[in-house]
Amino acid sequence: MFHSEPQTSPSCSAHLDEWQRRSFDISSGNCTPEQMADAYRDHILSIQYAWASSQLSQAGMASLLRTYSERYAAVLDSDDPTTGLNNYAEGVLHLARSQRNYSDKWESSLTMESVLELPSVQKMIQAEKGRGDSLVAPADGNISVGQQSGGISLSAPFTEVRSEDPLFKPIGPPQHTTEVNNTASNAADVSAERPLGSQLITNSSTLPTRPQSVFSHPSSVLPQGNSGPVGSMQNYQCSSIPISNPFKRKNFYNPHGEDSSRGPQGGQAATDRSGSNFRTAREQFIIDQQKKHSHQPQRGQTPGMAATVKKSLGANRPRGASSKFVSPIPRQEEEENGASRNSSQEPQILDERLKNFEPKIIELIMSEIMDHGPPVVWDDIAGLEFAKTTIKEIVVWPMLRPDIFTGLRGPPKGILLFGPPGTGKTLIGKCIACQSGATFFSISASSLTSKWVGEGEKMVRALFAIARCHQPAVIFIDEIDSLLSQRTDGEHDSSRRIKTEFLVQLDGAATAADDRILVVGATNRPQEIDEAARRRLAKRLYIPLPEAAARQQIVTNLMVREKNQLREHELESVVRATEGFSGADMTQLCREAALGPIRSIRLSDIATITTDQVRPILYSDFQEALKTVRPSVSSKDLELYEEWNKTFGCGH
Ligand SMILES: Nc1ncnc2c1ncn2[C@@H]1O[C@H](COP(=O)(O)OP(=O)(O)OP(=O)(O)O)[C@@H](O)[C@H]1O
Ligand SMILES: [Mg+2]
Repeated sequence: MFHSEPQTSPSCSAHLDEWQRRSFDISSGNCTPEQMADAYRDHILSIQYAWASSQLSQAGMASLLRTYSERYAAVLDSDDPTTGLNNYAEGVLHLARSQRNYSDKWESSLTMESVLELPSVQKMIQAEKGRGDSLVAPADGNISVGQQSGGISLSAPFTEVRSEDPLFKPIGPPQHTTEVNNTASNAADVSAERPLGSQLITNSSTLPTRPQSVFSHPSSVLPQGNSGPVGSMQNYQCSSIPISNPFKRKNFYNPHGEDSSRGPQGGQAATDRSGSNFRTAREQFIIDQQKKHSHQPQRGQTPGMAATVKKSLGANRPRGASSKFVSPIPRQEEEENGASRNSSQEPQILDERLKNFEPKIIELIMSEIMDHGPPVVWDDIAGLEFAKTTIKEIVVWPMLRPDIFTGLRGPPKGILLFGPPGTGKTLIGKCIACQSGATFFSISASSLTSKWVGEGEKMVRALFAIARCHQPAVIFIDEIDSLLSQRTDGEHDSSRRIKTEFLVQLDGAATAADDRILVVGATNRPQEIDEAARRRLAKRLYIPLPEAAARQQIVTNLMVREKNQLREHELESVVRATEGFSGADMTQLCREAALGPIRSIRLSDIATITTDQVRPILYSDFQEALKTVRPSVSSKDLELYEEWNKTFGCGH
């Protein structure tokens, strides 16, 4: 048989003998998994020993170790009981099964007959017969009597049955022993006042009665509101002694002689047990069923249970299907109370003036048109003093003092910002959005057009209707030329209708004189705008290329945020060199110059260099940048704008 002692022999031959013997034993197939594991472990030790004493080379040791470690692991990991050791669970289950068998045996030995045959029980029965009376166990006796089978089973350790006590008197006030002797009608009288859990006891009164034994359990002296584990009381309830009376049981718990029908809490109904951990068997049963079938809170709970649920985590408001659903989205009533006017679309949809519009269209306009961009202040816009002053006059002040700007002083219904590209028209629009305090609708022509016939006009109508509901309002239409270009014979019918609808809405029969809706259009192709639209956009402001001062301001504004060493005269020379540049071109020039210091960094340092080590922007960077950045507006184009401005513009 296999023998697996650790290798201790210093002799090489003895060591090899041992090794061979173990190998033979393992391969013989007679070993248990435990023996195999031991053998492999010894092998591994031996290999290490051989290597440590220079009997094995490093490579040989590594190869052998790998082989035997794998085999050892295989034995440990295998859950086959004949070849491996990874079957502890089996062993545990086996143990558990054995345990259950013992337990079954213990329970089955306690039958009704065996208990009745006990001398003490016999003595008590005789005594009862002699008195012609019967003693009744308190309902909480730790016994359940199997009525059907005629057997008694004890659900608590047998030692708790005080069989040696000849009287078997229940622990408690003496009056209880006389009161518990009730008739069936007495039991029925009080059943109406019983807690739910006593139903089992009531029902059991229909079962045949049998001689009663009086058993008491220490638990019966516990106050009802004891803080024991939930459901522990239930385990002690007698479920089938027919004449046990919970009403009397309450009395039994009430040493002060209070009216038991009012419950142990003194004056509370039996079902009102808030503040007590006690649950009737029925309540416990319902809870168990809930746990079994779902994790949802219980519907139709008894008040007592509701009190329990109320204490549970996160149950500050009623839950479950019977409770009112609380939507995470703010409710309509709350919004109508003025909770959130701007962010919600509910009030607008409810507005009488919007009732003819499809909610889908309203939703589209509300979600896509309202603009909340980054804040822009007037000082961010360099130059353009005349345009800024005029816009403040037309937009901001009338919004602030609508009472002064009435009649002839009333603001125009539309403004047109026109000029070369990149001069700040859109920037002005953003500034109006931030500074005017009006509801700002920023739309593109494409959002008002639709492939569906009639849909585009509806969109335009809905836009103005919503703006009317949100007065004062500014409707900013960038690249307005694409929406209001001159109507030609060859154009598509739908775009023509959209245009017409727009003109009607802007200044038509449907528009009230006191509507505070301002349309701000921006375009770099003013000459393409329809003449009817041009008239309605009464204030046409030329947004020219920035002058020298404005260009300097743009560079200064941008450079102030960067590390730079641009001197005053260098800045002036940059400004001189950028004649004809638009605001966008100036921005592009500064971006290009700002890349100069980065370009001077060696490629190998780019990954490790810190921001402090990057050199400041120099004039030379601007000079380099000026080689690549060119003005985007040609002088020919500029002439056209100035011509149009002279003809239709409202500037100087
Ligand atoms: N007057 C200005 N002051 C400061 N920055 C300006 C100015 N004009 C233009 N810019 C810069 O140029 C960028 C582009 O400007 P914007 O979009 O307003 O031009 P635009 O006039 O609307 O051009 P387009 O006609 O092509 O739409 C702005 O984001 C801003 O950085
Ligand atoms: Mg623009």
